Amino acid sequence: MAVHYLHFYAPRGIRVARAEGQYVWDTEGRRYLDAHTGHGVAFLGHRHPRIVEAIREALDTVMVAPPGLAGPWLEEMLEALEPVLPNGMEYVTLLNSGAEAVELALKIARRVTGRSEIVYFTGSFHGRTMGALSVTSSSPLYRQGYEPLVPDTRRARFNNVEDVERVVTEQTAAVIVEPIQGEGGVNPASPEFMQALRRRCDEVGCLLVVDEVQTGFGRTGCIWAHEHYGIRADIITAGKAIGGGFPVSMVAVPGWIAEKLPPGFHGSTYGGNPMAMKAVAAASRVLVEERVPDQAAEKGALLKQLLEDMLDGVRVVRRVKGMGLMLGVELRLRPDPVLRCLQEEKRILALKAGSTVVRLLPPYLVTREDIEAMASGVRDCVLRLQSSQATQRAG
Ligand SMILES: Cc1ncc(COP(=O)(O)O)c(C=O)c1O
Repeated sequence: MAVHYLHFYAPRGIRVARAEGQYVWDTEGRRYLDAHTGHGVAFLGHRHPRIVEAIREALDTVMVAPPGLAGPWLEEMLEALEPVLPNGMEYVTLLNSGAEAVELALKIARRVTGRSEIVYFTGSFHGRTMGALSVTSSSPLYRQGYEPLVPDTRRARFNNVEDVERVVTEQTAAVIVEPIQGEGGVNPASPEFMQALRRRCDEVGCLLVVDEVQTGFGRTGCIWAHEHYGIRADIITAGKAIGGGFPVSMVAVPGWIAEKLPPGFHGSTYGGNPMAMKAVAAASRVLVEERVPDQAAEKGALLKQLLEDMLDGVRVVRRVKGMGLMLGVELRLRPDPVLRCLQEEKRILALKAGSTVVRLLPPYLVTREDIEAMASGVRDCVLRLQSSQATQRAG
């Protein structure tokens, strides 16, 4: 009997042999500049030596230990996280994926407020498990065939302050928001919107869950993207980059919430395993010591500027958007031919967001040369798409 892999993502047509820093090599020996980073996971670069060493230390000593039997790796991680977490976020717990972190955040909100309703936004993406999917709306395809989902969720329009006032009420347990919507199309929240959310949550006594799974850990130029808006979160969900490539996610809460969550309230077999804790500790130290957010801010600003300059006046381009090293080029067409051209002709891996955006999620260690290659690669591939459209029309 032949066994097949059940693919949920269309294969990209290359087979990866190895990866290091900002590069990936395929089995034919071709090198690619990686602006995909496994949906943003390898933000600290592939196989960062300090993270590899930390995971190796765990492998050499203990691979399996539940959090109830924690060892020194727990204190090591907590200490490394201290300069990384926003003031007041004194408690963290680890899970294994972004969606699991979102599930826990929603459970905490219901438990702590005694209310059940969760408000989410158009264009949102919070994961594929049933709870996370119930607050996800970036594509109707994600939900198709799975309804009924978790009840008592209400959708409001992203970046619409009036909706915040109308939809968030005394019935609301939590509002969940991405400071920059990733899968939905690299859509930054406006400052007025984020501030209105904070204000309204305080007025009605509900929790503001900020989903930083894609935006967090320095990618947008601040450690946490909501810091750009000068607001406080009640619950932060994080994932992707926080383990430097190791699969792990995190939920952070302040003390007043933590004290309402007794042992047994939640659990996860793999959550908080020694390898994950060692990886998060090492990644946190790299983040701080290598000034990763500052580097993301500087390099992201350069990449954005080059993209804007090179795409200025190009008819099929609507705009360049995003912050730091989370950027999107919004087209008037589907971006798939641009992604194919980038991969096959320019040897650059990028990904799609929404239905019209070419998304670039490069690691913080890209060089000026890499940045120029990304900008000119996108320009060439977009121009190629534009001229093929013109030819088709003429034909
Ligand atoms: C903002 C956000 N939340 C949650 C998730 C889900 O994370 P995971 O795929 O690790 O479950 C993602 C994944 O892209 C995300 O971008």
